[in-house]
Amino acid sequence: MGPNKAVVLVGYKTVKEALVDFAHEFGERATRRTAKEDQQEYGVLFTNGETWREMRRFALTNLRDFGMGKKASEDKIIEECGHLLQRIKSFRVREEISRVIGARQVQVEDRKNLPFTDAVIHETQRLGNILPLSVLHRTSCDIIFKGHFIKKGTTVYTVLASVLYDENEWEKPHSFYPAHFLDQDGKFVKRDAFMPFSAGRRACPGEALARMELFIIFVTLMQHFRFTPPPGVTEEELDLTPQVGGTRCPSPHQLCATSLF
Ligand code: HEM
Repeated sequence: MGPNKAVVLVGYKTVKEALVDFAHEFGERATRRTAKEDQQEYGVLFTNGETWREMRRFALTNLRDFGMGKKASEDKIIEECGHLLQRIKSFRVREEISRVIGARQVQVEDRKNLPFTDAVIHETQRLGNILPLSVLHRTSCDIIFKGHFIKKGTTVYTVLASVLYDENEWEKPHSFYPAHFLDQDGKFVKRDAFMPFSAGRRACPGEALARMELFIIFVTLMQHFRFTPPPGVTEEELDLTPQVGGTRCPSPHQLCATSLF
């Protein structure tokens, strides 16, 4: 990339091997700063060494409360539910939600009884692929990986898009197919190649909070609204081509949210 050498890791097996089996070697964040400047920088995302270790420990300790469904944070998230819109084939989701929880306020514990809804959320995140290149890593020492010598300090791209769409891992990698996360009895199944939060040493510490928000906000919206294209537009005509930069998100578009109550 420009004047610097970079290594690009592609596919579930390779990305996982690097991030999990060689967690230390591939575990530094690529920055444009020197090691000394790194130490003076704050935060978690773009630091390394002792500063990063300390900030990450602090972040995880504080975020743990969110992920475990602590009442205060759950209630705050519930309060903010009115803002997000999603377009999916929603009939089966609404049927499951109304059968299992009806009109009462959804709780985190309801997730295990809503396998189809959970599968739809996972599939949306898989296909949505919002951080296709993750955040850049850097090797912390010289290493030999899969027979290749990689020098200390080399920038490493872990291409999460290639994991989330890996043709060896997913039955229909490029389609919206919630059955990726369901067994034959309709029970939810975890998939190893579901890696939108990355893995290993630098994996996203906000995962539990993000997953709780997605679940509560999505279920609440599905309970209260039916989403359709605006009048005169068919579903096929809605342009949902994502805008791609460092992140990948839907282009602005209009939807109708019709209140169900
Ligand atoms: C759907 C939502 C989210 C997705 C898909 C996501 C994904 C990611 C990914 C792919 C990384 C890079 C991991 C790596 O370098 O290997 C990351 C890092 C990070 N994320 Fe998230 N994230 C999400 C939400 C959040 C939230 C809600 C928070 C905080 C509350 C958060 C905090 C962070 C931090 C601090 C890092 C840097 C960790 C480090 O360098 O040690 N993220 N995230």
